[in-house]
Amino acid sequence: MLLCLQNVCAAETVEQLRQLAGESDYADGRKTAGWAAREVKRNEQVEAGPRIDTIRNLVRKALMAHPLFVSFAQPKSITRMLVSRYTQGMEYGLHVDDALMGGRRADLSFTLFLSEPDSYQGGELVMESVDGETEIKLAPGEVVVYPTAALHRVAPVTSGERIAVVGWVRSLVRRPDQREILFDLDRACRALFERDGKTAELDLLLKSKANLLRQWAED
Ligand SMILES: O=C(O)CCC(=O)C(=O)O
Ligand SMILES: [Fe+2]
Repeated sequence: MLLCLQNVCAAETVEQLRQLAGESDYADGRKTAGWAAREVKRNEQVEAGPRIDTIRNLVRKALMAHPLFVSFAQPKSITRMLVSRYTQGMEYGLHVDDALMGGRRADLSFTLFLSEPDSYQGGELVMESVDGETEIKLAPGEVVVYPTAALHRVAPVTSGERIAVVGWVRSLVRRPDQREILFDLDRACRALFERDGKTAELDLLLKSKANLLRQWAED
């Protein structure tokens, strides 16, 4: 299951992120890819330094303050974040992300789009599944969160420039099916609260959700 999130960053934050990314120095993205992904990775990434530290802090803060992200991902930590740039002719062919990053399990991957979608051609994030391909290209400040277990690629950019922040989340809940149950219950509880207020039935559902999280969370 993948989730697209709107309004993760306020317009001023998007502007600040774009400015920081624009002023940064970039290096060949192959440095951070595993041995197989390196074969198909053609992009550039921001080098270590104060700018990327600021970018990471801004994005971490925005994501952790987004109720839908927290409910969907049950994040324990954001294990890695990179800023990547694709200019004309660049792409990231089909690959799977590393299961462990810095010794921490990666459960979910995300992309925060920073470039206006019509300012570049191509550059869709393409998810592969048994049902076929899903193409994702979002507006600046929007985020897609998807299972790190999935094969995916970034389609070739044929003109313009695509800048994005990509990152990985270690979840408190390892199993995607369990995360999905918690996410569904959370959304149902919130909708019931909106409709009927804090009823006895809502309390029972909230109790079950909390007890399932207690069973499944690895803190
Ligand atoms: O830029 C994206 O949307 C995803 C990039 C990616 O797959 C990666 O960096 O591993
Ligand atoms: Fe990837």
